[in-house]
Amino acid sequence: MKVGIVGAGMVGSAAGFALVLRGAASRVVLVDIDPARARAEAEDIAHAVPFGGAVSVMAGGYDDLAGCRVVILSCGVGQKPGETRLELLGRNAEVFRSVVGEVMRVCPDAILLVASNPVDIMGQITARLSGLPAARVIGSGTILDTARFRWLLGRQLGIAPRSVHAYVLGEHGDSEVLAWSAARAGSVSVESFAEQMGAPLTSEVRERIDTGVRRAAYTIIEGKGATWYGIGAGLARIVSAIGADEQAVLTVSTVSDVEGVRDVACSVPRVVGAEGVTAALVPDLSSEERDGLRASAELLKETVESVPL
Ligand SMILES: NC(=O)C1=CN([C@@H]2O[C@H](COP(=O)(O)OP(=O)(O)OC[C@H]3O[C@@H](n4cnc5c(N)ncnc54)[C@H](O)[C@@H]3O)[C@@H](O)[C@H]2O)C=CC1
Ligand SMILES: CC(=O)C(=O)O
Repeated sequence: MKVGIVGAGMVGSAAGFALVLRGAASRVVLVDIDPARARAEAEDIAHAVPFGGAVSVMAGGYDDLAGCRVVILSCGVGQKPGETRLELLGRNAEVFRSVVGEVMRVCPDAILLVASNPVDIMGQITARLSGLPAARVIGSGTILDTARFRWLLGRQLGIAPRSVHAYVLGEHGDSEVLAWSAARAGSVSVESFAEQMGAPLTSEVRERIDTGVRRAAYTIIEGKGATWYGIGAGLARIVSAIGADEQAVLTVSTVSDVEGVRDVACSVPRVVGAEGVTAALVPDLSSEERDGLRASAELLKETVESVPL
């Protein structure tokens, strides 16, 4: 499967690297407004090929994206220390106004996988600019926040994060909702498992995990300027689900109705396969979590409506 990446910065190149290690693509093409950067990243990533899958990696222009099944959009700017994701909107919307048309010109049949922040709104803008059906414009949404939640829960409970089934819903951003009431360790609720292990999930523990998930980007950006490994792996996971037509359940963002809010892009667990996103599953939530999800969806809806095309 041929995969394009527009924006060969930290996130785009980490995604390319993860695609190579997973063997999730047969060809990867990196495009950037700075072609020297794209060439350098492509060459560096290509040097991992002997240790990964049989993937051809190259830099190119938009015309080289022809035939891509998936195009990752990771172009634009990232947060500076202390900046919120929503504050990037004006600058990244401007970038997408020029990029999406170029991508659609050469690969109108591709699935567009949006990573640039604020990712939910950028996804909805991409859907509008491309005219593609909602199923084929996927924002990485809370796939990263969900990974952070599973990792922190796994560490707290002493089990592998892969055996933790827990989701972060709503905005990939400050209003996101950790769905504690639906979180499972194997087949058992995390509360029950923690009690069985003699280390109950006290309000202090929950608070620490909530902060660890919600503030992760801020603390990492404070320390090293940006985040890229987690999202790179998450993007490659979504591409794998598309390439293998997995029907995998992943927290990604597409335009749909969520908690009574019409046509809003935000994350709930969704089914991802070769056709993109084909269904959504809203977990059983407490009334507080449900209210939080609705508030998050309303915030995104209000924000996206303020963006001129
Ligand atoms: N969805 C998620 O979970 C995450 C999203 N992000 C977001 O991903 C985006 C990229 O972050 P980084 O890679 O760290 O930034 P970066 O600055 O390292 O890379 C951005 C790249 O986009 C390129 N670019 C800018 N304008 C362009 C245009 N018009 N056409 C083509 N390329 C263009 C730049 O030359 C640069 O190479 C940011 O918006 C960031 O906030 C970052 C981490 C996680
Ligand atoms: C930067 C960002 O969105 C994250 O690491 O969550």
